[in-house]
Amino acid sequence: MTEKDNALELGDVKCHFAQGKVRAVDGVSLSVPRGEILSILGPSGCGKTTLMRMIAGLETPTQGYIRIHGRDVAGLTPQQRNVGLVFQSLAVFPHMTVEKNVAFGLRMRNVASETIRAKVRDVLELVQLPPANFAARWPNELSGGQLQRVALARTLVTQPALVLFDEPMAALDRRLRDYMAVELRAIQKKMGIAAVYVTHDQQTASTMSDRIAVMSGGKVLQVGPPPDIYNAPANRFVAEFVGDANILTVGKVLSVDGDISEVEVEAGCRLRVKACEHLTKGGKIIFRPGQTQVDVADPGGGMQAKLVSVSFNSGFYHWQMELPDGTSLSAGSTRDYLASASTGQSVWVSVDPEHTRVVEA
Ligand SMILES: Nc1ncnc2c1ncn2[C@@H]1O[C@H](COP(=O)(O)OP(=O)(O)OP(=O)(O)O)[C@@H](O)[C@H]1O
Repeated sequence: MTEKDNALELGDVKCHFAQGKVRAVDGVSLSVPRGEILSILGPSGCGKTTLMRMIAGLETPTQGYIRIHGRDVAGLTPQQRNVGLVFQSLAVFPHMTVEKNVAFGLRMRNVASETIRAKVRDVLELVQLPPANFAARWPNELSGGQLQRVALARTLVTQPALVLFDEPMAALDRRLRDYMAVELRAIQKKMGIAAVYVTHDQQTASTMSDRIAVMSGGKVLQVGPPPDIYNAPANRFVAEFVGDANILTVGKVLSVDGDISEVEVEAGCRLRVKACEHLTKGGKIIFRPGQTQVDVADPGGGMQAKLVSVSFNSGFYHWQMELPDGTSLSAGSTRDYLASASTGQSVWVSVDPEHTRVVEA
C-alpha cells in the first residue's frame, strides 16, 4: 500500500504538557487506509482525546507529523484540514430544526440552497431519519439515538476527508450503543469515508472497527483487527483491557516438545501451553474464559480447582473457580458442563495449549 492510499498517517506524534512532565501522547505512529474505521481504545487519561485534538488541528504536536490524504497538515486550521468531528459534547443546536442543523455546514460554505436541500435529504435518508418525518422536528422532539444520527448527518453532509468520533455514544445506554455501533459502521462503509473512533469501551470498538489500536500511557501498545487483539494480545494490559482473561504465572518450564511445553505455574499446578520466546519464569500465561474447559472429573492434565460460583446470562453459563493458592479462573459455555457440581466442590479446569498465549512478565 502506498502513502496515497492512506487517509491518515501519524509519524512518531508526541504531545507533552507542563514542560514535558505530562506526556499525554508519547510517540504514536499509525496509518488509516481509505475507507477504514480504526478505533483508539484505552482507559481514561491514556491520551486518546489529545491524539484526536492533534489530528483535528485543535492541539499542536510537540513532535512528529500528521498527514491527511498524503498532505502534511502542520499549521493548517481545523477547517482547512476538512476533518469532520463528532464529539459527545458537540450537541446539535437546540434552536434549529433537524433540517437546519444538518444544513448548517453547507450554508457556512455558501452552497446553493437547492443543492443544500438535496444533500440534506440524502444524508437524512442515509442515517435513517426519513426527511418526511424528521426534517421539521426540533432536537427536543428526538431520542438520544436520533440526536446522535443528526450529529452524524451534520458531519457527513460536508463530505469530510476523514471523520473523527470522540466517545459520541458514551451517554447512550448499552443496548442503544451496541445498535448504533452496528449502524454507524454500516453508514461509514456506505459513504466510504475513513474514520477514527475514540472509546474506552472494548465492545463498541470491536463491533465498530476494522482495526483497533490499544493505547496506554500515551503509547499504542498493539494495533490489529478485533479478533487478533482478542485472541493474540501482545501483553497483559491488552489481554485484560479487551475482555476477561485467565492469567497464570510461569514458575518453571518442565519440558518442551516441539510447539508444546509443559510448565509448572506459580499457583502450583501443571499446564501444557504453546511454546514461545516469553516462556521463562515469570512469563504470563493468558487464556480466555470462552476457551477454558471445566469438568467434574479430571479429563487428564486438568488443574484441580474449587468451584466458587455459577451464573447464567444471555445463554451462557459462567463459572468462577479458585486454585489452591487463591488464584481465580473463569470459564463460560452455552452448555452446562458442571450441572452435577455444587459450589465449594472440586472441579477440573483445562485449556487446549493452542488457545494459550505466553507474554512477557
Ligand atoms: N492541556 C493540558 N495540560 C496538561 N495536561 C493535560 C492537558 N490535556 C490533557 N492533559 C493530560 O494528558 C493526559 C491524557 O489526557 P487525554 O484527555 O488525552 O486522555 P483520554 O484518554 O482522552 O482520557 P478520557 O477518556 O478521560 O477523556 C491526562 O493525564 C491529562 O490530564
